[in-house]
Amino acid sequence: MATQGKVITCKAAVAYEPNKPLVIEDVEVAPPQAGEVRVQILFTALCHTDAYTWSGKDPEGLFPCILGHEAAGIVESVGEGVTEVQPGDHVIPCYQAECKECKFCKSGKTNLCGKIRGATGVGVMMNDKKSRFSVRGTPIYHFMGTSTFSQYTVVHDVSVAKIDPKAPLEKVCLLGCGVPTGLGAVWNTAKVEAGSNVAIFGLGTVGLAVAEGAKAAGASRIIGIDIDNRKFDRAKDFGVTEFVNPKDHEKPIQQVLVDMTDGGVDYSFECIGNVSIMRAALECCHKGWGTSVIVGVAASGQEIATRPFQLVTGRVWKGTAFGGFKSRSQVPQLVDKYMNKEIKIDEYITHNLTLEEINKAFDLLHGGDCLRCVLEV
Ligand SMILES: NC(=O)c1ccc[n+]([C@@H]2O[C@H](COP(=O)([O-])OP(=O)(O)OC[C@H]3O[C@@H](n4cnc5c(N)ncnc54)[C@H](O)[C@@H]3O)[C@@H](O)[C@H]2O)c1
Ligand SMILES: N[C@@H](CCC(=O)N[C@@H](CSCO)C(=O)NCC(=O)O)C(=O)O
Ligand SMILES: [Zn+2]
Ligand SMILES: [Zn+2]
Repeated sequence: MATQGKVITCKAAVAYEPNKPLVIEDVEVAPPQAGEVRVQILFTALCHTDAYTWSGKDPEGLFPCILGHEAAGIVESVGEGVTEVQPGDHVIPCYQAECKECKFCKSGKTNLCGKIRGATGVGVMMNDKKSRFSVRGTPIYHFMGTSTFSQYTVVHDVSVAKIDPKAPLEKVCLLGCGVPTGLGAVWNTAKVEAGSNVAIFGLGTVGLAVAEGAKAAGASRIIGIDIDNRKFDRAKDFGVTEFVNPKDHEKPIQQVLVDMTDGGVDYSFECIGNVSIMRAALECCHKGWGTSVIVGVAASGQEIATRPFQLVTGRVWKGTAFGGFKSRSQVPQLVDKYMNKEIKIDEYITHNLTLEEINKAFDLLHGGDCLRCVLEV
């Protein structure tokens, strides 16, 4: 390919400072080094975690950076030693890597991978601890090892999932984060059984994907909790059977749910990122076995609390990253499930814009009407 081994100058949205509009810049993207892959990003969606880091509340947030972690594209070139993908392959960049060799990957107990996490947490590539992005000579940090708000990005080879080339990239980009997170929270982390009662706090993309996963698992009651009544109609299509707005009740929401379910739900999921709701989600679980899964990302400095008695009496508190899916092995399987119409994606896409319109897309994300906005890059 004509660009192989050369610096590519392309458009990218740069976050220079927290909460300041992103700037579309001509960014220089260096060629991939050993163990790296340069990807042409064709479509990227926005996730609330991008907004969270942009807000300045992420302790790992570094500026200037290129955000974005829910995308799909085509491999442009690969660095030395890369064997599992080649130019032309269709891929989804994965913020959660899978090296298959580190002690996390080998444990069989987690989808977290330790190989490159140290580098991605500080916005650089592992090989030389430097960034592959620059603007007029100034380095721009990577984000989550993906940085998909760019026409080209460089990722570690352990962070790309090769997918079916027939899959529509403008849809399957969503399999980079929110949808797998919700489905996997149910299937892999909680392991919800048929007949269970489930409570979902927060009916955004992640909460709706939890509902979809719970319905597929055969849950009998799926109770959606949100402070925005507009969320309910849509939530029914994803499997939510009952809706509760905490604003309609004087009692604490955990008590409302305990009363509704003869002592508490079997499983609850916090899909907001609010530590008081995380407490409520735990405390609405049934004594003896109720399990609560934290999915939402809370701001720097926030801590969770409950009476230890809640755990002594059998409730279980868990968390999930990327729904417990092993990225490189399982994202291609999720793509196949979508192609076989076993999971939804289209229904989560409420808006389509272009990379140039990214600031408008962030406004939409905060507006309450938007689930996922897909940008054509
Ligand atoms: N753990 C992971 O791997 C992972 C992956 C993706 C996203 N996330 C996190 O999951 C969370 C949800 O993401 P999303 O994209 O669905 O967000 P979202 O903003 O679309 O959805 C949140 C929902 O919560 C509702 N809400 C807000 N405050 C509430 C309250 N006090 N009580 C009840 N409902 C309330 C909102 O009305 C909204 O419908 C975010 O914190 C995001 O960062 C985590
Ligand atoms: N940097 C943040 C942590 C943010 C966080 O928890 N990220 C989730 C994914 S959110 C995707 O939208 C995650 O998977 N974390 C595991 C990991 O990052 O390895 C902070 O420090 O608060
Ligand atoms: Zn995300
Ligand atoms: Zn690993």
